[in-house]
Amino acid sequence: MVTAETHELVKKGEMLPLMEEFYTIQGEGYHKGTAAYFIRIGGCDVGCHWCDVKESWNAEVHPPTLTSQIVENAIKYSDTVVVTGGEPLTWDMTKLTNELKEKGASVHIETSGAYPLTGKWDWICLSPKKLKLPTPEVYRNANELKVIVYNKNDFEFAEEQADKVPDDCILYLQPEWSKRDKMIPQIVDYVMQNPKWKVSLQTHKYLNIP
Ligand SMILES: C[S@@+](CC[C@H](N)C(=O)[O-])C[C@H]1O[C@@H](n2cnc3c(N)ncnc32)[C@H](O)[C@@H]1O
Ligand SMILES: Nc1nc2[nH]cc(C(=O)O)c2c(=O)[nH]1
Ligand code: SF4
Ligand SMILES: [Mg+2]
Repeated sequence: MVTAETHELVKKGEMLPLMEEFYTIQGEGYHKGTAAYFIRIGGCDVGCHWCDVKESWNAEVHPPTLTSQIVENAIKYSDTVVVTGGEPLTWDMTKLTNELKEKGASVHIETSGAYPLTGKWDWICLSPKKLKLPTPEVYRNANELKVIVYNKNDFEFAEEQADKVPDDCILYLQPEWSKRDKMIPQIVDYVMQNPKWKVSLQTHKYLNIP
């Protein structure tokens, strides 16, 4: 049971339902290979059937944690911090990102973009989902677009999404993990035919790291 006071603090972004945090190597997208501290915030109602972190969905099982405490801890590990979830934009990211940036961190987000953009970000990785499309401001501010390819219809979805992001947004196709053997050859062919796209793999899963 969370008290009314805790609920208010979460609403203001002064507390956040923290699922886990870990220092690792960014496995995906533009910054792959870079050491980064990951903050995984619980809560997501998008419902991707292939989501690799379904344990994050129910915010109520993740303890509300003081945002300042999350920041103090994160900056001990790395000056690159990746905020992920769950869907981090479920919550008000203003305080978390302001404090991380005050302490000199470069702050990245992994988001479906399904909720309004809050917070100040050095890098926005937008991974749009058909079930709950991104809001206009997330499209407008995306630095990379990372479309998950589960089946061949996702190439068409990827092109529709690419039309909605800025011209300098970097475009990635990433195989859905369970379908990787089937989809990697199709992604490789597609990228060779359509070289505005790049391949992204979940390299942390090959490296056996978090
Ligand atoms: C778990 S999500 C959390 C952040 C946010 N909810 C989102 O979807 O962008 C982090 C990244 O993992 C990707 N992802 C999740 N499950 C995946 C899977 N089974 N295979 C490949 N990528 C996956 C998402 O598309 C997203 O880019
Ligand atoms: N190493 C590593 N890189 C990642 N890039 C995005 C991730 C995520 O779950 O948001 C992730 C993750 O879970 N681990
Ligand atoms: S939006 Fe992200 S966290 Fe939510 S179900 Fe989809 S992949 Fe999982
Ligand atoms: Mg992950």
